[in-house]
Amino acid sequence: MPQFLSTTDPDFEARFIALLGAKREDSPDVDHIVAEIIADVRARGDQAVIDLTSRFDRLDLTPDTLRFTPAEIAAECALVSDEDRAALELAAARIRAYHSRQMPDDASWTDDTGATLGWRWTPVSAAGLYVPGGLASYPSSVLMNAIPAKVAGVARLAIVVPTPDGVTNPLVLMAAQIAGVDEIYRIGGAQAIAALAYGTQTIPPVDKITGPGNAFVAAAKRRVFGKVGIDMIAGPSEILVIADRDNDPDWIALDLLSQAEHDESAQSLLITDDADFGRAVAAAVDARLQTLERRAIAGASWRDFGAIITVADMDEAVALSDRIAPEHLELCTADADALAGRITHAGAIFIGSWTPEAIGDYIGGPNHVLPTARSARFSSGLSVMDFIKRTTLSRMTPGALAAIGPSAERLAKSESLQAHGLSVRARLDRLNRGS
Ligand SMILES: NC(=O)c1ccc[n+]([C@@H]2O[C@H](COP(=O)([O-])OP(=O)(O)OC[C@H]3O[C@@H](n4cnc5c(N)ncnc54)[C@H](O)[C@@H]3O)[C@@H](O)[C@H]2O)c1
Ligand SMILES: N[C@H](CO)Cc1c[nH]c[nH+]1
Ligand SMILES: [Zn+2]
Repeated sequence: MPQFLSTTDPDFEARFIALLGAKREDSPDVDHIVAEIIADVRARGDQAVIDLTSRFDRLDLTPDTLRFTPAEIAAECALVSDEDRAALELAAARIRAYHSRQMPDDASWTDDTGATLGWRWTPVSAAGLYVPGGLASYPSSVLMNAIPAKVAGVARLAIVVPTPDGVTNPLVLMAAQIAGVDEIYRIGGAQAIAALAYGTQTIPPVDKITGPGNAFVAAAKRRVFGKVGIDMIAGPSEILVIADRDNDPDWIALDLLSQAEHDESAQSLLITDDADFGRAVAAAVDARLQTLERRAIAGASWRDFGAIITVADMDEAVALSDRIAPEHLELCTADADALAGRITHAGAIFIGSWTPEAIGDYIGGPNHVLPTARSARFSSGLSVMDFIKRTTLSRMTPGALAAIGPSAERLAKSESLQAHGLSVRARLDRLNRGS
């Protein structure tokens, strides 16, 4: 059973705060292990990666077999059914179309002093994408990470994916092909992150690393940040559904379970203005849990972190939603469009009862790599912006320098930075001499 809360409960505020702060991640002390792995890869390169892959993934590699060959990729892709391939291609086309619209424009203008100012955007040269191995090896996440990079214009895109016992997920390789990935390495964990960040004899370093992974991967991304850019440290999935009574409880139950089945630490919340509807959804979740393949995971998530909150009206729902700042927010209410306009903090909003969150995970178009753990208050999901950077441009004329240079000189003096001031003064003096 999930928790049942009502804003009329005398202890509501305390229980709501406890719900927001529920510790949903096991954080074993992995940092010292990861520090040693990174140091080993920096010192020994390929051989460290090979030794660690043998130890953790039970796979014996050589420098020549770290990377999938084109023939190996083709053989794996041949195992993918036409139907799966078509679904991946449709998803890729929609994700590409959506992200193409995110590319920002360069800008340039001349102000009233005659100074020309502006900026331009350029892609990172090389990016690395971590794809988790095993059960959590999602082809959809390959598309969601790789396509924005390619739309941004990243010239070299490498994937690392562990293949425990040599087992590969053909759909991951197919997704990588469709997305235009350039290199695929059969390595994982902290050693793969270190190889991407620092490079080895056979793996050239990248500039930016994105993608989810387990605690070792997350700790390694934190440690290499600064040497390379990283996207974010993704936490367990979350969904908040705001629904009124005019919904099918079974639909809402399945939407809640769709994120609960990701992880025992996932969090699924329902806010409704009708307590009876909330109870009907809880019953529907229980019924669905009987037959769900991942019922052990989904059941644990729903029991430990799920909640149904009854509010007096949708004004209260909006206020609570913004305090939760959910990764995914589904709005299944009479005027869902108007409600969406009132939400300030959410990673992704799904508007209306015909928009299950699962559409966004696969095929809608927007990215499914989204801020978790309330970080939607200050951050956004993965986009082309993660793979480009902005360079500012300035061009002075003699007139512009004469107009604004003296103030720069004055500010330099106030900071006791003499050469700064003199570099402006030398030019102003030339102007004053008229030669
Ligand atoms: N948020 C998302 O969108 C999303 C999507 C997919 C997966 N995930 C997450 O990715 C993770 C996948 O985890 P996984 O473990 O299956 O795959 P993984 O690829 O993240 O990790 C596997 C690697 O971990 C390393 N490792 C394992 N045990 C180790 C140890 N004792 N010491 C040092 N290194 C060790 C090994 O190198 C191994 O190759 C899960 O936490 C899942 O929640 C998140
Ligand atoms: N919902 C996950 C992110 O929170 C992404 C995902 C991948 N596959 C299915 N879902
Ligand atoms: Zn999902």
